[in-house]
Formats: sequence, structure tokens, C-alpha cells
Amino acid sequence: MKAAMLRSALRRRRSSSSAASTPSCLSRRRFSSSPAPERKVAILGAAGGIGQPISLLMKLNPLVSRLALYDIAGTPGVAADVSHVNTRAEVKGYAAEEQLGQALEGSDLVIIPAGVPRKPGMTRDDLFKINAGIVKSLSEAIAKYCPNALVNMISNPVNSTVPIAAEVFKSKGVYDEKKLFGVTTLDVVRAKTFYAGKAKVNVADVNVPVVGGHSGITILPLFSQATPKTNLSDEDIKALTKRTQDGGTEVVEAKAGKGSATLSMAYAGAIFADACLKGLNGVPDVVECSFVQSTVTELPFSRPSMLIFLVTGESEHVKLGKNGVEEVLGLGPLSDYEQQGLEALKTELKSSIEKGVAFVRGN
Ligand SMILES: NC(=O)C1=CN([C@@H]2O[C@H](COP(=O)(O)OP(=O)(O)OC[C@H]3O[C@@H](n4cnc5c(N)ncnc54)[C@H](O)[C@@H]3O)[C@@H](O)[C@H]2O)C=CC1
Ligand SMILES: O=C([O-])CC(=O)C(=O)O
Repeated sequence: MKAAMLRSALRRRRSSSSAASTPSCLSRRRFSSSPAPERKVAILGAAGGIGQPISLLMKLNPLVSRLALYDIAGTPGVAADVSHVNTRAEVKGYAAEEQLGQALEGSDLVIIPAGVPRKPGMTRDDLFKINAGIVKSLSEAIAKYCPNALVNMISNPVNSTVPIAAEVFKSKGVYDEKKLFGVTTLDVVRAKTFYAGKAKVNVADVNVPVVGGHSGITILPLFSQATPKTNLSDEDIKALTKRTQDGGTEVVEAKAGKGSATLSMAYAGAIFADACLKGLNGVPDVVECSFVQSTVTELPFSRPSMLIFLVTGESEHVKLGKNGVEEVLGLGPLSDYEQQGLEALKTELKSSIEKGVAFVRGN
């Protein structure tokens, strides 16, 4: 049933002319004379490698009327620079911790790329030590100043930072699982690019769902559901799966100590943020993959709160609506290879989620 709904939603999405699938900053709607509803977007970590280009992309998005750029270093320059772009959004920079409340107040959507990136030889989990604390304090501020906002979590390790935010929100009594998203769109972007290259099809026509989390084997691209259908061999599919799982490391190594993916991430983050804004504005059939709470797999809960993402925190296709996630569409039919991948990822994903939960609970 869910699989049929998913296929039909994806079909509708592919066949829709542009409303749901074309990022607003890339669509001709930016020349439209009737403005979309007022929407405030806050970016936390706006002066960083991802923060700067995603700030620009959100400034180009006609769905944004106010753009709040917050960082603990370098904000004034970025805010002044981006503010000169002649598009709808009014830009304000917020430079110090005491300004975080003002940056967040009234936000409809908060995008979080704050935190340290990987260097060669590190795993995403190695970032936990620093980024967990950053995400926890930013989540506390969101709970206080804009508890109803949608939150797009980019900071790594996403498999733990999303549970951290959820636990903080729960402890403040403001958790709404429909509004918290781990941004895994870059995995989808990569899977589409690599599939199109291997199958020699037009990348603009390609769709590949990616489920699971956002690290190594927890990233599970579903090439069996990729469109257009092609006749790639099992070996090709295995190689594409591995390359998608290792895509972040490919960039980290190429940057040789100067950080991780920033430009492709900003692009991916802007696509996902745009989908959230479209959902809020009531555009129908907006479907993306994201790391969200769901009950799609069968793992038993070891604690009631793990009900959250867990049953165990798969990333799903979600249909976005006025309140955030309108519907979790499920995994769809998996090949044997994908089913094995799904089983294999559960242990790591579960432990990353538990690590995030334990960090907030202090145990
Ligand atoms: N979800 C995904 O697919 C991806 C996630 N990432 C993650 O995104 C994060 C950011 O990466 P980059 O932009 O390359 O790093 P960066 O170091 O270039 O920028 C991070 C920014 O965060 C700021 N920051 C640090 N603590 C802060 C705080 N408490 N409040 C506000 N801002 C704060 C820094 O001043 C800096 O400007 C990393 O954790 C990285 O691993 C990166 C690529 C893809
Ligand atoms: O690999 C990293 O550290 C950054 C990231 O999450 C990605 O590029 O997918």
C-alpha cells in the first residue's frame, strides 16, 4: 500500500510541470509579480563553507522574505555581501551569541550548517565531540525563540545531531517530529549524478531515492527504484552504491585538509529548504528523502523515547506540507541487495542515535 503510494507520489512529482520539483531559486517564478507568503529563514553557521553559498542560494529564493544570517565569526561581511543581491529577501546579520534570539525569532525555517567539518582520515562520528555541543545549544535557542519552526539539520554527524535536537526539544516540551529533518539530500544529488553518468542518461531526468542515515553504510541508495530504468549490471549497482556511500570522503580527500563538501552541500541544502518552504506554502506533492522520525522498520524500542526516529531512524521519503512532514511514504520495494544493506545499517544507525540521545540525557 505504502509502496504504491510512494510510486504514485514520485510519478506525480516527476510529471508535475515545475511547482514541486524545481528549486524556486532556479525556476522562472522568480520573475513572477505576485509574491509568495512572508517567510523568514534563519541560517546558523552562515559564514562557513556551506553557510556562505547556502545564504546566497536562499537569498535567490523568491519564497524567502527575510533571511537571518547568524554565525559566531565573520557574519557582518557575509551579511553585507549577500544583502546587495537584488532579490526579495531582506537580509540581516547576527554576529554574537546574545543576538541569536533575534536571529531566530519569527523564523519559519532554520537551517543549521554550524560546526566543524572532517579532515582526511576522520569519520563523521569523529566530529561528535565538538558538534554535539554546538547543536545542543543551538537547539535550546530554537526551542526558546522559534519552537514552531521547521529545522533542517546539516551539521554532522547527522545520525546523532538529529536525535540530539529531538531530545533537546522534548526536554523543553516543544518536540514535533513533523518539523525536524536531517538533511540527506546531498546523498540523493550524488546518487542521481553517478547513476546518470554510468547509465549515460540525462541527469535532469533521473530520480534515485536514498534512505537510511547519512554516514558510510547507513546511506542506502535504492537504485532498483531509480528512473529512468536502465539495464545496469549488479556489479555496476554495487559500485554506484559504494561511490554514493563514500561521496563525502571522496570530497574530503580531494580537499586534502581544507574541509568537506560545501558547494554541492549548499546546492542540496537549498533544494531541501525550498521543498520545506513549498510544503509550508501548500504546494501539493512535495516529496524528498530526509532523516526523520518514522516507524517503518520493525526493531524493538529499548526505551520509549526511541520511538522517535527509531524504529530505527531510517531516512524516508517524506511528503511535505503546511506542518512539515505530512506523510512518511516508506521504503518502497527493495531488491535483495538493498534489503541486505538495510539490515546491515541498523546496528550502526541505532548506536549513533543512542549516542545522541545519551549526550542530551547526560548518561
Ligand atoms: N548533511 C550533509 O550532507 C553535510 C554536512 N556537512 C557538515 O556541515 C558542517 C559545516 O561544514 P562547513 O560549512 O564546511 O564547515 P565550516 O567550518 O566551513 O563552517 C562552519 C561554520 O559554523 C560556525 N559555527 C561554529 N560554532 C557555531 C555556533 N555555536 N553557532 C553558530 N555558528 C557556529 C563557524 O564559525 C563556521 O563559520 C560540518 O559539520 C560538516 O560535516 C558537510 C557536508 C555535507
Ligand atoms: O563527508 C563529510 O564529512 C561531509 C558530508 O557529510 C558529505 O559530504 O556528505
